[in-house]
Amino acid sequence: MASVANPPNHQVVTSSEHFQSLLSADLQRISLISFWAPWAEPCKQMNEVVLELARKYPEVLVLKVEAEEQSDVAESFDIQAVPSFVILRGHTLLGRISGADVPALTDAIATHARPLPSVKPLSHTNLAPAAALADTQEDVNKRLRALMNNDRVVLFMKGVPDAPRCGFSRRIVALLREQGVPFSSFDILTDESVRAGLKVLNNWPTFPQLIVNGEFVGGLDIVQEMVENGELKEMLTVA
Ligand SMILES: N[C@@H](CCC(=O)N[C@@H](CS)C(=O)NCC(=O)O)C(=O)O
Ligand code: FES
Repeated sequence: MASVANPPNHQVVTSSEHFQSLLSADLQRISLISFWAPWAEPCKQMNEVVLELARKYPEVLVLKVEAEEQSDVAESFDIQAVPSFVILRGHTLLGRISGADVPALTDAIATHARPLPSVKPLSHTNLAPAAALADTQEDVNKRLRALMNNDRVVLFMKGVPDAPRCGFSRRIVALLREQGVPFSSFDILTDESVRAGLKVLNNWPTFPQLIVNGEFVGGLDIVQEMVENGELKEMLTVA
């Protein structure tokens, strides 16, 4: 049978070090990680689809991970079943697709592989866009403040409490639950303007972000410390 060579952006991961070095080579690059197993029938079809996507989007790094052989990599993404797909920009999770869902996978790749819009030079005669932009920022901040005041304790995290999409978010959820703190949450991976806006508004570059009574409290390390020295309990009983 004639075989067509795999495109260079389509690679098989051989160890977790290999995986990390491929991802770290370009932190702006979009990658599609395909978790599969040789015994799973649906993976055969999806392997073909993945190969097609690699050909169609040469700028996307397509990494095939045999889930049981590379269990460290699979576990770090909490892969429970094959086929499963993860889309990243650098190390940042953009999306997950479980199962042999061809439309969901092709749509997700089409969305994320879209080239970033080029920045248009501002014409000096045209002041309207700048004003419109300022308005938008104001609107975003209004919306962010509303979200932060949605409940007494609000956690901005990656994923949802029952399915966190990052270890830091997973740990803060566990802490709050251990402490018996009721909270609402917002998945920042679903809304890029919230993700970017909160970093600016709260002057804090990462997630999770914990908000109490509308005020930014801290990320995981700070909250962990406040649990240990009793400040979190105090804050929640006083307020
Ligand atoms: N030491 C931090 C850990 C959190 C962290 O490093 N988060 C990173 C990786 S999940 C982050 O949110 N990066 C920015 C982003 O993904 O937008 C804390 O105490 O919360
Ligand atoms: S998503 Fe990579 S460390 Fe959180």
